[in-house]
Amino acid sequence: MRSSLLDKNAKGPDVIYGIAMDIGRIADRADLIQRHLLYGAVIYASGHLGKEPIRSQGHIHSISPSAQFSTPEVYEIWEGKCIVLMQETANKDPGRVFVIHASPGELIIVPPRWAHCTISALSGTPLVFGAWCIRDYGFEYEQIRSHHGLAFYPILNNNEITWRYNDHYKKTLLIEKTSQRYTGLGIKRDKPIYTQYTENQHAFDFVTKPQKYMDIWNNFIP
Ligand SMILES: O=P(O)(O)OC[C@H]1O[C@](O)(CO)[C@@H](O)[C@@H]1O
Repeated sequence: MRSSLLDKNAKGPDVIYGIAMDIGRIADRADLIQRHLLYGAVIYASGHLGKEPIRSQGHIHSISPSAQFSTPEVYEIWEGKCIVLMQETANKDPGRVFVIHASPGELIIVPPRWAHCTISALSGTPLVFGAWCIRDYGFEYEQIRSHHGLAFYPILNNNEITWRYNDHYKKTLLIEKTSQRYTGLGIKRDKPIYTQYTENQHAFDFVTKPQKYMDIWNNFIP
């Protein structure tokens, strides 16, 4: 964590986040395994990391052996306020950089190959979310750590987040927005993502077979 923080000596909670991986109905287990789909629940501590909010380190989803490609991830916010900072690459030129805000009931989709980190926007309230990802996931950290994090650092001030540019990257515009409804990926409105899977087991094929959706990933707007 420290190598991606603005202040490498920042103090914060001992446990920053916890993850219950591979949860779901027992009746769905065989299907989830055969389609390489994984559902997890994640909780982020309340508090802060020095001047920064509670957040993840930042990573890129590596090429999954089953998908033969980097894979996307679908978050559904349950409690707290979530911000995902995502950028097209972790190269010196990060490409487009977005900050996406979501509240309980809203979704955020991280497309394949993008570097991203998850931020809990409220210091007094834990962030809790569910997420679909591929079972044989893997994370790449090296490039992000070598740039001391992602292209911007979130700074917490009285529960307001401001953004500080990370000068290890080429200077880039930060695009800040609320999450979209992702109807282009067949996501239904106002229905929990696990229920969407139980009603249509193919609903998250775009997570496990991302190469079939390249027209969506190219020029994706989160
Ligand atoms: O390894 P990192 O970058 O700290 O990120 C871990 C986070 O990534 C996630 O998989 C979401 O991208 C969360 O489940 C977890 O909180």
